Amino acid sequence: MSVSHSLNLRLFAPPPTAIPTHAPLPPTNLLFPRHRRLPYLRASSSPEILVSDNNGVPAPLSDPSSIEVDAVTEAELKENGFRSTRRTKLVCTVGPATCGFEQLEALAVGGMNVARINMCHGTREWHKEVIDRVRRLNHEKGFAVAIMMDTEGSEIHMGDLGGASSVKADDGEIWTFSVRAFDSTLPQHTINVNYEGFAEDVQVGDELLVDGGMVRFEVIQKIGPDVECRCTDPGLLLPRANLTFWRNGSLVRERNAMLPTISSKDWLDIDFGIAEGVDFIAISFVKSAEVITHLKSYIAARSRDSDISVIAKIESIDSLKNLEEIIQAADGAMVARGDLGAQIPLEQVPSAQQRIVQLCRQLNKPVIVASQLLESMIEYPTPTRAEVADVSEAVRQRADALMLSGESAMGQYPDKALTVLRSVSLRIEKWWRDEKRYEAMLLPSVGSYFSEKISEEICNSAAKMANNLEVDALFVYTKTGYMASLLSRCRPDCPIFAFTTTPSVRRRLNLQWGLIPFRLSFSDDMESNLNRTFALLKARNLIKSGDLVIAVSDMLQSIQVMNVP
Ligand SMILES: Nc1ncnc2c1ncn2[C@@H]1O[C@H](COP(=O)(O)OP(=O)(O)OP(=O)(O)O)[C@@H](O)[C@H]1O
Ligand SMILES: CC(=O)C(=O)O
Ligand SMILES: [K+]
Ligand SMILES: [Mg+2]
Repeated sequence: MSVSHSLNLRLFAPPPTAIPTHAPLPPTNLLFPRHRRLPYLRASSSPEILVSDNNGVPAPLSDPSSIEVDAVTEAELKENGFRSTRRTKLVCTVGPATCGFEQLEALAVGGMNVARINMCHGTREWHKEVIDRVRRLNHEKGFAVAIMMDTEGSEIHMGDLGGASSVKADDGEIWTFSVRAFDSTLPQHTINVNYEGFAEDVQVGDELLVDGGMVRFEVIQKIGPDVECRCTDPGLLLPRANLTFWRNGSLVRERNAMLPTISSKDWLDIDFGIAEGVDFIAISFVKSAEVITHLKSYIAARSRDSDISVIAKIESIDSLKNLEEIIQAADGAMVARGDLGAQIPLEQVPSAQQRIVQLCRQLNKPVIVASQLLESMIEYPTPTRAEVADVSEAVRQRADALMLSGESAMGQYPDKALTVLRSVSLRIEKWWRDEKRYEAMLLPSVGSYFSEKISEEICNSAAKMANNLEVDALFVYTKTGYMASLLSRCRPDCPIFAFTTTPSVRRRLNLQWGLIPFRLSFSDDMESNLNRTFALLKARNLIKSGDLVIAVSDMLQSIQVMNVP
């Protein structure tokens, strides 16, 4: 059976009473009367349009009178007008410094779009409490903070330091790395290692790097399950820090390279994440696309709505080798620079970051730039100039999101670090818009179905029109979020108001560049959707008469340009 599509380009004249306060609309002879449809592109000979993901049946209007928007976004929209809202999204890792309800609320107020929990640390009970608090925050205070669960992965790491938050290793000190399980307290200068084959795999003379070189040791002796090492680069050891070992200047990848990407503990964590209904699951040390595909079908079989997005963490040599297939298979990616920098020379990390960010945009997948963005703010209230430059570069690359790790998990200034990310993002985005500095990026077609290709063309055109006409906002009505992501991919100059019927879609859209997600029940009748949206937004002072808006929808594939009546 063939599906018929045709597109309508509708130009709405402002109603006679409305006085446009914005840039003038096109000359009147280009305007078409309300309700008149202009056949714009016809994909088949069938007469009518409507590509609906709901079989043409209007969505149920559960609460027709309401519109849900983030309390902070609402305040920002009112304060600065919508052209200046922040486009870059912010992810905060939640740890001991930020797990309380008030602390989480402070992060949400500070602009946290996604809360990340790292299953390397803490117990499932601890993480469940964090999830419950974020839920309560969303419910009680109107936020739409999404939850991302990050798996531990099966790379080699140290144990938890017997409860200490950090331990100093000094130059020349002898430390023992052991696979033995120590029941009570750890003997002095002893580190537990999680990988059974560790003592067999390392050799005397190997270099042992903690967290990619934050601290270094040299292997001097192997005694049964114990490996004695001398500290050659002093520094702070953090609980469960990652370990890599190097021989003759290159990374040793022997048995650990055979470990599965998703360990048995990870599968249990994933079950926990599914049961808790997290919004994103980030997979550590992804090596190939298969693991992502496998996990996605696992989730689909277990979660009724299967609406958990899978984020591939790019942090290993293998993930760089198979980058395109991995990103293609995943719902998004993370440039996990911490471990990546332990696997490739540090000077190659910036170009890898740029490549991953660009590829994600081309393939229409959200991308997060993570690790050490503001590392010094774990201890100090102001960032270094170099850190600000690094954050600026990620914003300039137009990554979807920036992530705080230790800065928010265990640092002394989580709120200040978030403020720095927020203000740097706003400043660079504005500078970039004012100077029109962005280079045009060729966006290849990503859709597999004809209707998806139509959506792409609509979004590309709508974004271009929005820039050329300098409209105030793009509106997108989307049930699955797909159309919103296509608009976000174009990185238009104006913000994108994304209306969706489902709370979980709204939360997930919170990771994507430039999207302001609203939950709203709507029907397949665009005219009535628009009128209702205008009324609801005007009642909350979020838009005003005369604002110029371009609206697209994934039900009626059309582009409409209009002034708010
Ligand atoms: N739930 C937690 N409980 C205790 N400490 C935590 C928790 N989450 C994070 N941390 C602390 O914050 C630091 C930075 O967090 P982050 O999530 O970046 O982890 P990581 O151990 O560096 O590993 P990964 O490569 O998985 O990101 C950790 O090293 C740890 O000390
Ligand atoms: C975030 C993470 O896993 C890393 O940077 O290694
Ligand atoms: K992790
Ligand atoms: Mg990592």
